[in-house]
Amino acid sequence: MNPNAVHAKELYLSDKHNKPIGLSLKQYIEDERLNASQAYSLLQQGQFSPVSQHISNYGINAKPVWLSLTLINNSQTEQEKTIHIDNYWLDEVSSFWFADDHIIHFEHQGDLSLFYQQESQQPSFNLNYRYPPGKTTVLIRVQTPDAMVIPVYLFDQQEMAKKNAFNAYSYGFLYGSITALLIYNFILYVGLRLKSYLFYSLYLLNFLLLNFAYSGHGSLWLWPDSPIWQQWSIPILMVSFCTSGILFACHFLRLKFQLPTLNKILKSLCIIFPALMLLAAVLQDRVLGLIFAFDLMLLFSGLMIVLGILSLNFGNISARFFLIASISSMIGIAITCLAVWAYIPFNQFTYRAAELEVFIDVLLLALALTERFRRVENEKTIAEKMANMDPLTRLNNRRAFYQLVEPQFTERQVKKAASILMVDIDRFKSINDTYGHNFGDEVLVKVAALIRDTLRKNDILARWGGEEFIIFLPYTQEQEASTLATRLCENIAKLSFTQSQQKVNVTASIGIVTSCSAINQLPMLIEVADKHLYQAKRAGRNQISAGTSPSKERIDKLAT
Ligand SMILES: Nc1nc2c(ncn2[C@@H]2O[C@H](COP(=O)(O)OP(=O)(O)OP(=O)(O)O)[C@@H](O)[C@H]2O)c(=O)[nH]1
Repeated sequence: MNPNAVHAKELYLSDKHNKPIGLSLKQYIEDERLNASQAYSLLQQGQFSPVSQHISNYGINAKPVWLSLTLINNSQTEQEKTIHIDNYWLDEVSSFWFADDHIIHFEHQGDLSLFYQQESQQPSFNLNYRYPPGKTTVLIRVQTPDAMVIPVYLFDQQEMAKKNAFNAYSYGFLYGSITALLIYNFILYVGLRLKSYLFYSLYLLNFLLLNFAYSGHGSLWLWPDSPIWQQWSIPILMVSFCTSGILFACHFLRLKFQLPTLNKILKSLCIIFPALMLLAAVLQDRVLGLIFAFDLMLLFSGLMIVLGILSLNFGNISARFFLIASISSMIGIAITCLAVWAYIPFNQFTYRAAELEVFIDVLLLALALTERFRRVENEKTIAEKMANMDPLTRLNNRRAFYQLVEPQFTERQVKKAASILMVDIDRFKSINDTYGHNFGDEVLVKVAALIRDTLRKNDILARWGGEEFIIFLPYTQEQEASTLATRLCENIAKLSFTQSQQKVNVTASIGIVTSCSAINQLPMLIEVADKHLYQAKRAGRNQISAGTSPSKERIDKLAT
């Protein structure tokens, strides 16, 4: 059986054709420019060969190709159908309808024909025609140096409307969400001045523009009067998309610190490839430009995965999301390529997988940025906490004490009376000298914990320095403060330590002061509490000393 009989069969307009109709096409690769009549006689002479794929693919910089299609209208009336070519970047699409060996209609569309899209308001090639009863042969000439993939569908009005609605909704969703993300991240950059957000915004902008260019929406809405830019926009935007992606990766993964040599190489790539693209543009060699762009795109997809793995190995937690995001876009690009090359079924989902996966990649990168932001904030909070904390006892330090107490030390507070206790472990030097510094540390930690556990929720405790602690007791009269101090003295004395099988006990002395109209400033209170502590020490230690707001003379006396 002739294999050609399987392929290139005539199509009946009355049938439904949901899939690409490649197997019903015949093709002829043009060596010298042919006109429609010459191509038609070659078809009649059997010079056209059947297409063996659902979607024919001729690669980059292919010769122009003629496709033929025979359509049968076996009804008595005209039937309207649309030959839909689902590729938006073809330079020229010229179509000729033949009946009874005569041209009955023709159309020219493509990047080079200005305004063709404005008529249909669709960025695709839609060849509408009302087919008379009988047989019609359609010849389509396609020319482009870009990837010449030609997915051909035969739709009726309803199917075409369904396809257009799907495209309108899905592109609307894609462009809407990417634009929102772009604006949000750019605002974050303006507010935070973090370069990762700037490069991420640029990456999003380039993704958006590149998608506009190859989906045809750019020439429909943004640059309708610039066919030359439409032709160059795809390779140029591919390069700027990859370049901004590389710059984002360098900043986001902090390669400057982790992999400085690789960082330099990547930054050189961001100069070399745009320069090569400029050279191709100056030479007006679009094929060269496309080769540079596709090479960089391939390099970029692989590179992002390698960078993610390397950075993860260096312990960069943020690289997790980055790696998943890169793998996602790599899978998408692979699915689209396989679909376009007809290794897997070609449909809306496989053809637009790259778009979908790059969209997921973009969302994951946004997540990575927020996760990094949260981590930096946490680190900052921890650093701030550490700056206010005594590392040995984990109590507030002197700085934190002032920060916490000063705002509370208001007039009202003073009037209602607040007390301050200065606690100092007795003869701590000799404890250190006898049992060692480590044992001294253990004593400090245990005494600190005991004091903390004895206090109320709103009391403020801090390590004042060495073996000295300070306690701020809001709304506490001298009587209550003294009771607390006595209890503390007793409990500290009850603490028992063991060192070299020897039982060791420690005691503490406490100076107490309560605010009043004469002593109403925090430094004054601290000073008087200190004097009382001195008094307790002089009186024999392991005791408290309090005074009803000693006068200046008494303070001076205490000090002597
Ligand atoms: N183990 C340990 N010792 C400390 C620390 N900070 C200060 N010291 C020691 O605490 C001791 C304080 O000694 P002094 O100021 O002479 O006071 P004291 O021996 O307690 O005598 P009195 O206060 O008069 O009862 C010094 O020997 C310091 O080296 C610390 O964080 N850990």
